[in-house]
Amino acid sequence: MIIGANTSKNFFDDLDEKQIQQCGIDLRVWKIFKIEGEGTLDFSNEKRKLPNYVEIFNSEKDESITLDRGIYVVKVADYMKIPENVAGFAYPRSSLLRMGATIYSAVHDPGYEGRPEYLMHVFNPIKIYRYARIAQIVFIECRDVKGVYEGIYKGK
Ligand SMILES: O=c1ccn([C@H]2C[C@H](O)[C@@H](COP(=O)(O)OP(=O)(O)OP(=O)(O)O)O2)c(=O)[nH]1
Repeated sequence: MIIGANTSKNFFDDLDEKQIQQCGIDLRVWKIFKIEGEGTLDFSNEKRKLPNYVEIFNSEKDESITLDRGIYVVKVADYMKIPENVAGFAYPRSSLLRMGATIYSAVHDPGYEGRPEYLMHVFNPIKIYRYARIAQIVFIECRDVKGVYEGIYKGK
């Protein structure tokens, strides 16, 4: 069952009331990066190497940015702490989709804490203002969880 926003808002520190939706939490843009170079992915993660991220926008310093068609990595501004029996699933806001852009997200594991990064695909130029709400995350209770997330993205 989805954990309602009146509970999941407690997985974050200082949310703005506007971010608290009916059953999810809207997530804000913090930084936007262009991807430079290629990544490397294998089975064991031994050879895993992320490409370079070139920061092109920072909500702490910049007012807005117009993104041309292409792909970007977006770092979320909101720090979350996911309980050990909960997983998170993030989706683009429908307004973002209506503007011809989307985000792609993976699973947010039980026990994860940090500011997630999403792949943003812009099909139609879009102007993003500082701390724009681009995604909504919903949390689902998990049974029979096999441990908690302790990987390299924890706490970042
Ligand atoms: O789109 C997403 C989805 C999740 N996360 C965060 C929460 C999640 O718990 C953590 C790790 O995600 P995942 O398990 O998919 O990472 P991985 O590529 O499998 O690396 P690892 O080997 O560290 O698990 O990253 C993101 O930053 N972006």
